[in-house]
Amino acid sequence: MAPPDNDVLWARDVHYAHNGSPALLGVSLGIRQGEIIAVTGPRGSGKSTLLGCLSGQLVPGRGEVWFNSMPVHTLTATSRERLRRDRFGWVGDTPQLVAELTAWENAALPLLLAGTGHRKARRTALEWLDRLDVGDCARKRPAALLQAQRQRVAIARALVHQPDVLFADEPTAPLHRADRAQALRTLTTAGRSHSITVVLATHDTEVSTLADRTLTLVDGREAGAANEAACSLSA
Ligand SMILES: Nc1ncnc2c1ncn2[C@@H]1O[C@H](COP(=O)(O)OP(=O)(O)OP(=O)(O)O)[C@@H](O)[C@H]1O
Repeated sequence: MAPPDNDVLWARDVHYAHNGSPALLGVSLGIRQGEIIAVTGPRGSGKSTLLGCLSGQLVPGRGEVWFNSMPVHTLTATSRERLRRDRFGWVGDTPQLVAELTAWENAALPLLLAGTGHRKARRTALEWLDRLDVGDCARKRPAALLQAQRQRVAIARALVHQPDVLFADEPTAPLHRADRAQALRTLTTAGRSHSITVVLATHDTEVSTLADRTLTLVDGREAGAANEAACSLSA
């Protein structure tokens, strides 16, 4: 079945098990271009696994994942890697920067890997570091930065090539409360101003107020669907 034309990401009946242990039990969703969607739910409810399946890091055991007209679930590992590098951005809960590179070099990596000239890559990376309030850290290496600054550099790196979709898995986890609000606002503002679709997995209740829509997972299913499954078991 092909996805609707107006969804940039579309998933149908996605199942995934980690080493035989089920983490997703039939999740379906459609996400429009430029939409900001928050994926919430208790610990272990499947948020990270869903982001993994949507971004092509994990291949669902059952179900389909489409990015525009591309069936992500049937792509080869190399094609999925290319898709992630060229069209998606990723921010995790710990900033994984290259220790030997400066902040701007880290932020510029997706552009340099895509063949953008050194000068243009540097200028664009510096613009993003400025937007994220870490412009003055541009020449420092990760070891000389605070954890919150490193996470901002990681966010800049995820946005620098203006991906179609930004996946953010607990992006505010390493930040203090004040930093969290600002990082979230920067992420969502960048998404809106550059028409980047944002899929944010989080426990942070503030995210729901910034997102267009919230998908709540419980035990690997969408919240409503989890209730229905429990009712049909007890009936
Ligand atoms: N690599 C793994 N190997 C085995 N089981 C895993 C693995 N990753 C996740 N799981 C299990 O799959 C289920 C869903 O985990 P997942 O990390 O997707 O949930 P989550 O909602 O993102 O949790 P959290 O809020 O703690 O990050 C959990 O039961 C978890 O223990």
